[in-house]
Amino acid sequence: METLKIAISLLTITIFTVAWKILNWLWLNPRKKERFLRKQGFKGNPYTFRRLLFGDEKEIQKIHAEAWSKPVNIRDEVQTGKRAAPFIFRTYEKYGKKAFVWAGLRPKVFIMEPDHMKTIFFNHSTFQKNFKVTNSVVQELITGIIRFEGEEWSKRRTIMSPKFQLEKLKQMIPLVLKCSDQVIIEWKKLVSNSKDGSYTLDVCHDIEELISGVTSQFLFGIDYAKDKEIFHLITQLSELTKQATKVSNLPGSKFLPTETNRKSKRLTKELHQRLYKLMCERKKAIKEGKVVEDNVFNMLLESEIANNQDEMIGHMKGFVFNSHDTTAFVLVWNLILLCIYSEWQDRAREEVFRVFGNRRPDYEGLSQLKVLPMFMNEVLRLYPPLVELSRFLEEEIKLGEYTLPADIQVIMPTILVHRDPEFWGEDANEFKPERFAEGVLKATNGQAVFFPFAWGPRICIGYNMALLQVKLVLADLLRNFSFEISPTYEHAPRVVFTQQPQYGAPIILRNLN
Ligand code: HEM
Repeated sequence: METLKIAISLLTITIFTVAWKILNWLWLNPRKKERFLRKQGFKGNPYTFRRLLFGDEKEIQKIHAEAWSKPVNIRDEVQTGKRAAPFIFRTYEKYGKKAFVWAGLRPKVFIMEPDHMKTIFFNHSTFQKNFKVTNSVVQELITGIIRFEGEEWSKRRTIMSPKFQLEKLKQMIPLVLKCSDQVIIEWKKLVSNSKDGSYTLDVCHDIEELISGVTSQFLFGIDYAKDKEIFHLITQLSELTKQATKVSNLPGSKFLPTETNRKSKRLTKELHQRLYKLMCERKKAIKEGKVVEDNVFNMLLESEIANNQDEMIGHMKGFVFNSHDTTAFVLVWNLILLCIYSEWQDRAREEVFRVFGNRRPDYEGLSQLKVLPMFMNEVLRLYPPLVELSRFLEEEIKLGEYTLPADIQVIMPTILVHRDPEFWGEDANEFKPERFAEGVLKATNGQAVFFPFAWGPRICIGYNMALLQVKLVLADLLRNFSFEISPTYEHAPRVVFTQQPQYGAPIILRNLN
């Protein structure tokens, strides 16, 4: 009898403890953080029963569906931003700069003061990337160095950085030109075979293939024309992220037997097998002194990272995921905007011919171009591929006048900061590349208000590589074609991880003689 009483008491205590923990996790903790933030003047949606577990997700999906159901006017740069990232803009319009949103159980606090953003970018041990990604598909793709923090990160970044320095990247130029050549030949053929000397093409696919060609060779030493499999597997995985539902954001959701999870597992398994096979072949070749190629994969294989196969695979997956869509769509946006702002197309082409004459673009010539870099910066300002950057706080910390509670996220909403009249002037929402005429430092007054590649020590490792590719390909294309936007084009930027034109980029191509 006595034993039974003890057992019942223990069971009751256990049930109460578990219930208390769940109540804390689901309700009391989020509410406590909310009170803490509101006391300091931050505003956002209340954490109510409706937001339990999923936070603002339901509202986000509704607002996105609404905004993404119709295109906006070409040249209406106010609406383009709002369409691309409607929830961020809606929150800002409703609550101002001191706002927060709910990412599940955690508040995400907007930080938009330049000095605070600088502090966040530089103090990366306190403001960690530490992606608390619960989305099961996304977890498979956000891998590699982006997942490391502190010393562990620094060790890896030191190993990788030399490969991405400009001096090394110069060697990439013939490769980029070779891939660009394939596109140019193909496009010339299409135009020549047309009746009226023009051809309308959605350029997205060819641009993506071009970037895949460069990336595959540069990262893996694989000729993309001969072996597309690794790339296709990663592309299919990132396509899956578009099908992610709010259930995919639940902790532990990866164990649910959903169609998306099953497909993601299958693709991941196949991808790992291929990368593993490649790793074994290369290791063997290196041992036998047969490998001389200089690519990122081989460089990692010769470092201590190679001792950990899973980590190696994670880095390579991460590199492709981080580099491919970002670079390809920046190139696509540049082409679209060269059509829309055709006066800039004329100026950029005139300069390309003045600098290169009849020769193909080269490194020395690229550094003399002034118009294209201005134009590219303006595209990155208004159409940044990543519209927000987030950091995670493990402990309560002070940030200027704020005290931020532990276990929250801060976000720096790139797309809002890049369009803020306080930093860019009254014409912040106009497409004006001339604001970058004297470089980024002058345009921003040295403030951390332009960060398409982030800032500080954890700035994108591949930003020189991306800019070089985009500049080189644009210069090469401008020498060969004129571009006009097709009447079928609908201006519809939206964010699916990166900012993309929802209905593609149909452009009328004409050969230049
Ligand atoms: C236009 C093209 C690109 C854009 C706009 C871009 C943007 C970014 C941004 C904003 C971050 C920081 C994310 C954060 O702080 O949360 C980042 C990180 C990173 N990017 Fe890029 N990226 C581009 C191209 C590339 C390329 C070409 C590569 C490599 C081949 C690359 C590899 C990486 C890696 C590995 C990181 C993580 C760095 C670290 O954590 O130390 N990216 N990128």
